[in-house]
Amino acid sequence: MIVPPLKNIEGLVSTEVDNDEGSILEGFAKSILDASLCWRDIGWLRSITNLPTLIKGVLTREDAIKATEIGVAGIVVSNHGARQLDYTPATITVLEEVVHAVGGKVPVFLDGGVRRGTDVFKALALGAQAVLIGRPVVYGLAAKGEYGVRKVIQMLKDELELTMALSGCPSVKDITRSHVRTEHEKIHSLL
Ligand SMILES: Cc1cc2nc3c(=O)[nH]c(=O)nc-3n(C[C@H](O)[C@H](O)[C@H](O)COP(=O)(O)O)c2cc1C
Repeated sequence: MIVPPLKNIEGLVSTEVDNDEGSILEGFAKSILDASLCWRDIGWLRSITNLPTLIKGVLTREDAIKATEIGVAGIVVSNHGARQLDYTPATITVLEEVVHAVGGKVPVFLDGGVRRGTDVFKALALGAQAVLIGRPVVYGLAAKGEYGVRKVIQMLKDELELTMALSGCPSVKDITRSHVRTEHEKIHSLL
């Protein structure tokens, strides 16, 4: 079997196949992921802390409803950076479905693919309370340390403010659903 080289784990985990039970990488994944985790465990987690419990990785209406019923303090619409499963939907495309399902009971956040201030604007317009950022700050850190991280955050802030100004929104509260049009709406308008 030819295993494609995986640059992001090069030197850390071998992808070589050493026996009939699969690759070393598969064994590593099994060792760090607990397949027995289930919705009940969120109740246990809530019972051992007074901190608010957010659930991350929600991509569907059904999971959003379940999470709200279980009593989480907030939901993060996330596909974990789409680094594991290529065909997960882009988070921005399912955000509104989750926001509608939650119906304002708890705040909804979004991460995944936020690269520009316009991305932040779109997420807020579609109902996110805030966005979370992964790789851009890591890239900033790798390039220029603390300064690089500050620069990335400042760039996103400046771009968001410019987008707000160009859209006639003096404050974040003024960003509404009518400020954006989704691909679905664009296609619909052509029919
Ligand atoms: C190197 C790396 C490791 C990550 N590890 C985890 C993880 O262990 N658990 C998790 O829920 N998400 C993990 N993520 C996903 C991030 O928490 C976050 O959801 C994602 O990076 C956001 O997307 P963005 O990088 O496009 O901003 C990881 C992301 C990166 C880049």
